[in-house]
Amino acid sequence: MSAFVHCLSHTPLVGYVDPAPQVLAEVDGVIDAARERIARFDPQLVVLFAPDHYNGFFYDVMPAFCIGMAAHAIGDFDTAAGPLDVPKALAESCAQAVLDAGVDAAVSYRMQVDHGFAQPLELLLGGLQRCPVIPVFINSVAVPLPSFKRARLLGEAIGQWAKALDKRVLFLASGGLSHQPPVPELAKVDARMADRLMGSGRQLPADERQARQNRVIQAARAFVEDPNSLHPLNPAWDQQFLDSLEQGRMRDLDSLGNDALSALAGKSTHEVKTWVAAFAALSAFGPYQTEGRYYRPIPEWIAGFGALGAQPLPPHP
Ligand SMILES: O=C(O)CCc1cccc(O)c1O
Ligand SMILES: [Fe+2]
Repeated sequence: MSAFVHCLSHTPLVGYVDPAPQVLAEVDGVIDAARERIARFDPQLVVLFAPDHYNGFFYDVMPAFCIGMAAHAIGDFDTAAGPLDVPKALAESCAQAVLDAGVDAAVSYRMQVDHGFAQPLELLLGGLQRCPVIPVFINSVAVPLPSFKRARLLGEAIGQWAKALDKRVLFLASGGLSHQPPVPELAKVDARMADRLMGSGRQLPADERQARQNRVIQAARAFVEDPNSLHPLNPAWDQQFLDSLEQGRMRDLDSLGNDALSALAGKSTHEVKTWVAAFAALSAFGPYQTEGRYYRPIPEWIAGFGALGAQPLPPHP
């Protein structure tokens, strides 16, 4: 049993609306270094905490948390498409352990995921099928949302389960930090879009898929010109959040309500609950040291873009 964590923002705008070449090179360097550390750790199992953006989870039945027993990525924005390599029996044992610990996560035997899951697998492992992965969905956009505390307890339960395995386990988290891309909201859309959000958008017609992507791309271009065209990024909050994880203070976030977080940092910032879950999972292995901290607000990607890795401290002699 050993563990390793890497948390990374995602954005499907890579290659569509890119920052200056030196910023791009800086981010590439951060990702290369993380990939190398992960390769050295040589994980035997990945637990990937990630959100969805109405591509796999809809308001017909919207779980707060869902653990995948099998999963496939749809390949939105030209991210990787196809099945993930989910070890079914292990995923079933993980789900049972989470329920036994008092966290009522849903399960899916046909989980559909988007760039939120695909991008970190591509960037950090080299593809969807490089390592067995248990996908863990955390609802981060479809209100009502789970709290920081429940995300932390989900992570702790998975960490306790993973600690009992005789495996090198990598916890990944995908999303955040402060940002608010134009994701539709049930309370604000017309009947046709509401129908899409309730599940008739599961296999989106090609023209609608294209229109949806274009809307995000146009929003990114506008955001570069005018930081108030969307909810502004909040670098101060993002840095504080990274401090909390570095210092093992995940509990401090329990008192931050969802509406308060949306007001501070934007409605998609809830994706950071994946980071809280990953660090909470690692904390089950004891004290840890962080590495590879990175942060930069990148309006081209509509993202307070960050990375943070960690591994358990070596035991005292
Ligand atoms: O596909 C969508 O609707 C949203 C895309 C999107 C854009 C910027 C940052 C993100 O984290 C993100 O997910
Ligand atoms: Fe996202």
